[in-house]
Amino acid sequence: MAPKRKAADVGRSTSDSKRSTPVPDATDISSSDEYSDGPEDTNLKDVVEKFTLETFSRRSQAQKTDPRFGYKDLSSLPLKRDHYNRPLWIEPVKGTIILESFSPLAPQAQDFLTTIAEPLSRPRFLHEYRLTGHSLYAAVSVGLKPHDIVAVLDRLSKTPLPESISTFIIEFTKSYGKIKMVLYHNRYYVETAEPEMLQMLLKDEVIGPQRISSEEGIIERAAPKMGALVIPGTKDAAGVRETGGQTKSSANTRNENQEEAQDYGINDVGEDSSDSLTYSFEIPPSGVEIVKARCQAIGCPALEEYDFQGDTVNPNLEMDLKPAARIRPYQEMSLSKMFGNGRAKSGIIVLPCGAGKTLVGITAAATIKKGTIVLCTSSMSVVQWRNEFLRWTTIDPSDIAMFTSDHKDKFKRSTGVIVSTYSMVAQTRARSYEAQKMMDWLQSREWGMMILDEVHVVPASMFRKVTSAIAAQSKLGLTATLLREDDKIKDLNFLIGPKLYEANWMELAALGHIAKVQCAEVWCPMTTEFYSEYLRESSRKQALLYIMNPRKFQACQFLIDFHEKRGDKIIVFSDNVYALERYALKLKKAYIFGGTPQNERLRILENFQHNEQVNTIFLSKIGDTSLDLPEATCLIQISSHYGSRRQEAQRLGRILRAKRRNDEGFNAFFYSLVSKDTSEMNYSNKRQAFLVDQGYAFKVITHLQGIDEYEGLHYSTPAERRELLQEVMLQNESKADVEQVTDDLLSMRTGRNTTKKAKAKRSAATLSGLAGGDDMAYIEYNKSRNKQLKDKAGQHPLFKKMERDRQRRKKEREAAHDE
Ligand SMILES: Nc1ncnc2c1ncn2[C@@H]1O[C@H](COP(=O)(O)OP(=O)(O)OP(=O)(O)O)[C@@H](O)[C@H]1O
Repeated sequence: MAPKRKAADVGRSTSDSKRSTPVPDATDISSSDEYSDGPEDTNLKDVVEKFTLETFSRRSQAQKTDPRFGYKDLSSLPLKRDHYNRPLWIEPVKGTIILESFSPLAPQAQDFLTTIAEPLSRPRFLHEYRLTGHSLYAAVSVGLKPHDIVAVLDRLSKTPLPESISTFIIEFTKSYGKIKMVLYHNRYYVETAEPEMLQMLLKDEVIGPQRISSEEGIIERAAPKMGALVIPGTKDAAGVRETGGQTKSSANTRNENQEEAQDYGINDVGEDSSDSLTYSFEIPPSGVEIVKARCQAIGCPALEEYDFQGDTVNPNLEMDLKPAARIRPYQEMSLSKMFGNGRAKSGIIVLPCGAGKTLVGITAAATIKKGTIVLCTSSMSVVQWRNEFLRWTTIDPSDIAMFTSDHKDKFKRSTGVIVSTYSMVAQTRARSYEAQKMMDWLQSREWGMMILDEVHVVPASMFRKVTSAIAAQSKLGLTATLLREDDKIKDLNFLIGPKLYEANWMELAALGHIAKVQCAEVWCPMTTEFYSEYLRESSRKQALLYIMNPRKFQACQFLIDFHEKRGDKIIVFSDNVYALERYALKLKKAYIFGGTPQNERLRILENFQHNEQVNTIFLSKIGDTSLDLPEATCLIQISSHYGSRRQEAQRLGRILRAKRRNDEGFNAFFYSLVSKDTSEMNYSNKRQAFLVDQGYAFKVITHLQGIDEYEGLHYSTPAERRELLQEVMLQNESKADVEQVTDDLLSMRTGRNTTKKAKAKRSAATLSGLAGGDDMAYIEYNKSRNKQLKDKAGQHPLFKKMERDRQRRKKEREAAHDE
């Protein structure tokens, strides 16, 4: 066994030996990253010159690449003698790292890689990561030192670490962490520990003028000391170590490989020590975004860190996790990234649907123990968040308040938790007197933390309003899919902070925290008559034809029957309301879409959960998010929002919570029905990309076993199919549009808004929208069809049963009254 050496030592000697070598340009690694945009003309030019695109191109040309295939000849990289023991391949040009996930060192290497690099794809045997400016920013902000990162990578790599990579890491991170944005007594300061950096900032043409000239001038403060930190809910309630961004977590009891990991120095990554003095100058709240944007553009992002343990100004909140609450290892891991050096860093935590993001947010609040504001996407989520706070923590109910159109409470004591929606806080239209009073109150206070739920759906402009309206010391974004088809995800990095942690879906499924899912794409051939029309029609009408393809309908009918007989509870998703209604009515199933009144929605969902006779429901895209139905074990998708990877992942998320997930041999099922040889197939590929990267394998089913013998299949005669075709051809093109809704499935906007007949409104889709990049601001349209369902499907067992129950209750009441 090799002698144990500290990685930190190795790192130091590596860097010393390289100090004399000229600094190569490192931007080839980060060319796709926003930090590499570089400055135009700035006093800080020298600091970042090496990150310009020009130098990147020069360097790229020097690499051996085959322009025809994008193939790179890396055969010149020599293998280390014991390469088979080392799990990493590191590609020198783009900074891509391939991890052999079957290596005994893989668990430790994986922890390390998630800290320093962005996971790109994690299927079963090989995981792919990439070093980017963001990822290194995140690594440095949890306290890792660049030389240690280089040393550990070198130890794990099968080939000597390419010089371009080590130089990139060291040079790129040099400027990181040097500038901090600090909120002190409700005033903003730009802070640094280096006088030279301070001079550069003051001389900068954008940052300099933002300084508020005051008597205070440049303020010198003693740098905050890092105190011992306890994350509640952990095994020993000790949380992360006192200081430092270690890659090991007490959560990961991977002792069997620990010794080997030690040999490779993975667990010895060094820690940051705090500087003794800091220098800062004040800027106005309006200058915060300008300064942050400038810092980012010049390659020195301003970190937001909150020294909550040293905050004596804001009152402490009496709140802890209940003694029985235990957070799971991956939840602890994600929080250790946030509190890595004893302070709270702003950033985003990415966990799959149903993996417990709410508890992560609550534990973060219970760690900081200061005033907390939680922002959610709907009023229903507001109520859920409040309930979860009460369920998991010891908070006094009077210390947690809600701010929605229905609730405008304040907490009674000096500090507390307030839960609201993005739209309540970001609203610019005239507010009611009460709402304005609440807003003034929210704005007059300094908050310890702002928790931003479902950050992927909220438009950047809304974040901007929210973050500028409320003064919060730290921000925590939560999401399952840090993914948008438009380019807006970059804004989140900038407005909230870097991605701090992203969980591995497959690992969580293997541990039983989320359900294992079998994914399949079912290819449904078009019938001859539908296909000949398809070839003749415009693209909108084509969409209607491939959704209403009778073979797809038959596949849906067959799968519903098959899974109902297996005892599954099935959700069928259709973005297209016309198809949703046609399928549901024909199959005599209940359905919910944007125009369904709230009481009907609840009744149908309740029946789905508790009524053995209601095993299938049809949902439009309003059910994509915020739907907690742990009974559901099978999903069938008949029409979807073009190429949206996010929607695919969100939908899959509906069955990840399956109650039965830990039953022996249990599997949930996710079917996507696509009409063969139509444009739907291209969209389908794009939609699956994110899930494939998470390790899900989509099986292609070209023929459903047993469907030919299935009795009672609809549209089995040419006459029936022709009739359906005629009906489809008579429809207006707009029937092919996807539904646009303003609320989610369990929106609290009952009665007034949802029961009144909303006017039909269909809007032309934008390109980014077609690709799934639309924001959460949907438009609800169409009159209530629930009533129609009730009329048309008078025979539906659900409604029959509901009617029977109603009659029975009425009789019971009358009988009681007579007595
Ligand atoms: N550490 C834990 N111990 C026990 N139960 C937990 C833990 N963490 C989460 N849960 C439970 O897991 C379920 C899912 O949690 P939660 O609703 O927070 O998921 P989510 O990640 O927000 O999902 P979605 O993205 O779908 O909203 C909840 O019932 C929650 O109580």
